[in-house]
Amino acid sequence: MKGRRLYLDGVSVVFDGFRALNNLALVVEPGEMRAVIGPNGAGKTTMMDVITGKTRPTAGIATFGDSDLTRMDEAAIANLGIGRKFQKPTVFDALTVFENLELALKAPRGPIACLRWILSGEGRTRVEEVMTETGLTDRAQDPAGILSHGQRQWLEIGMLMMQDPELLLVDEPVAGMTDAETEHTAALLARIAGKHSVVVVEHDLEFVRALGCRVTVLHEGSVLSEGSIDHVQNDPRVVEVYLGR
Ligand SMILES: Nc1ncnc2c1ncn2[C@@H]1O[C@H](COP(=O)(O)OP(=O)(O)OP(=O)(O)O)[C@@H](O)[C@H]1O
Repeated sequence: MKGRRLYLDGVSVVFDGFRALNNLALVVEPGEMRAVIGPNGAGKTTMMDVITGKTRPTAGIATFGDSDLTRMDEAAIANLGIGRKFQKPTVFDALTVFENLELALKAPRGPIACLRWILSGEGRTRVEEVMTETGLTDRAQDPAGILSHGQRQWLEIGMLMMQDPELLLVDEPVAGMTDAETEHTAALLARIAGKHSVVVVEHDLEFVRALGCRVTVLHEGSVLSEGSIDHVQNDPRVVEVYLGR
């Protein structure tokens, strides 16, 4: 697939002498899904913060295609096509599912193009597509405030998809979900990958297994192990610092 590669190399972030990231390397190919796991404090959030421009690395390279992420602010990186979903949903409770998605829509620039686009119904079509992809079609006219925890998370993923980012960063999407919701989320993210690159930070290893993707294990700000879920789960270093505890 055509598209841009996310490339981090030698990335370090030092806070008051503490190394939150230490010579971190990560490459995510266009359309790839990658799970990132690791114990608390391993640097997962800091890594996402570097990719989205929230935190500047102290050293190292972070690029998306030809763009140098270390020289761009958060808004410029979002415009580049990198979207992030935080753990806590930020949907509007009083608005319906449809309206929330409509609000998140990335309309074409310029008043004429925008008007033509609204009149052509392209926006509505896109909202309907995303509702189908996230499994929220039946809830279209319900206020977001009455959705289940899982449905709210899918709505938020849907709102991110309305922006059509090339790379989606998803932080602990299944925390607090039921088993059925967790399965639905794995299937949803697997559908999104391919068309988009996806980086998922998650603690739930059964969920990571269901994603069926390459896994990166972080520890003390560096990559401890990388490969299939079976590979990392059987890596003695991973067992020692993470799984064995
Ligand atoms: N702004 C900051 N100032 C100082 N230290 C920080 C800052 N942000 C993070 N840290 C420290 O850096 C380390 C890495 O934190 P980070 O949040 O990236 O880990 P994590 O892998 O996301 O952990 P968790 O699974 O608990 O979310 C932690 O020890 C944290 O206390």
